[in-house]
Amino acid sequence: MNCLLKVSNLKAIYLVREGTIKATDDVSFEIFENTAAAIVGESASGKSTIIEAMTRTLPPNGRILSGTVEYKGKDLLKITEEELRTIRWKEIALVPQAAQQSLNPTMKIIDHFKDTVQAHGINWSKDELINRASEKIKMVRLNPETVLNAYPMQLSGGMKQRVLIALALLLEPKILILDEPTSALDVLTQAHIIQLLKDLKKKLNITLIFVTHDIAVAAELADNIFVIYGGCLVECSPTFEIFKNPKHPYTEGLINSIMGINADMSKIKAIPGDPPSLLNPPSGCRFHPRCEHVMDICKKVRPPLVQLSSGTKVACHLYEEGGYRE
Ligand SMILES: Nc1ncnc2c1ncn2[C@@H]1O[C@H](COP(=O)(O)OP(=O)(O)OP(=O)(O)O)[C@@H](O)[C@H]1O
Repeated sequence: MNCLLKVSNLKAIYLVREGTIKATDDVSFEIFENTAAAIVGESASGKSTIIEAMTRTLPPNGRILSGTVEYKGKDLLKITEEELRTIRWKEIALVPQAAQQSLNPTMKIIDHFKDTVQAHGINWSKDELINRASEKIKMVRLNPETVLNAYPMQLSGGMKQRVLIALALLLEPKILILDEPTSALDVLTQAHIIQLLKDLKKKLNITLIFVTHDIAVAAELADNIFVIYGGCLVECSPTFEIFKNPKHPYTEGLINSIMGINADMSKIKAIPGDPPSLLNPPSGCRFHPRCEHVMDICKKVRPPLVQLSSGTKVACHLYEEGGYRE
């Protein structure tokens, strides 16, 4: 499989009055062509920060301290703003979290397409713009005749999410990044969006990276799952492997806390304790205060990400050489 995007040792913080929020700490992973990768973790674990750092869209108080994001032989963190502008949308498109609210209520949907094209200095005639926008709107299974002339308030949440996906596809990117594409939608609409993304990936040979707090959504759509805890990558594995044989105690906890419709309630187990403060994160392994397998070393030394024979990568002292689980 071809590695399309390689993130290495990414570290990002937010500057706040009280100090620094260590939101992404030394995160490394690879994204393979034509696959879907899910970045999964609890709320405030640093998932959005990873994709905002990767795409250089952090808010003004965000800072990238170190790391590289390699794409086609270039480090996206080092190229000029000008170079980055040519890659954004045309090669890598991002649908941010809660982007539905970013649709301008006073502009028709077609004008959002027009703005996107103008922002990238592309000179399409009016007819060409309408044709291309219609094609993308059809791809997300909406009717261009009604949707392109509608204002955002005339569309449901699920329709707006489809419009945003259509907009992101307008310049035919190779990588589509989506932050929580299904949150704030009812379960049926969620299922439709997941199916739509699966179909688009197949039809367009596009690579998907998406953020979700819901490991069940990741199970539906992702080929590979990256589990984030307290700003750190704790496990990365093919989806089937992670569900068959989760390695990190936090991943086990996430999977055990899924509530299926036919779930045996006695088997559902919440992870004890609260997510860590990223202002003053715990020493050593950030999960140690909540871990039922905690050892002395976990409190002092941060576990490195190691590759196991199954192909899974895990950052946990239980799996280091001589560790009893491996
Ligand atoms: N602009 C900001 N200024 C200060 N702190 C921030 C800022 N944005 C995010 N944070 C903090 O950084 C940490 C990681 O936030 P992030 O949004 O990346 O997490 P997340 O896993 O995507 O959460 P969610 O699923 O709730 O969106 C959190 O502690 C959050 O409060």
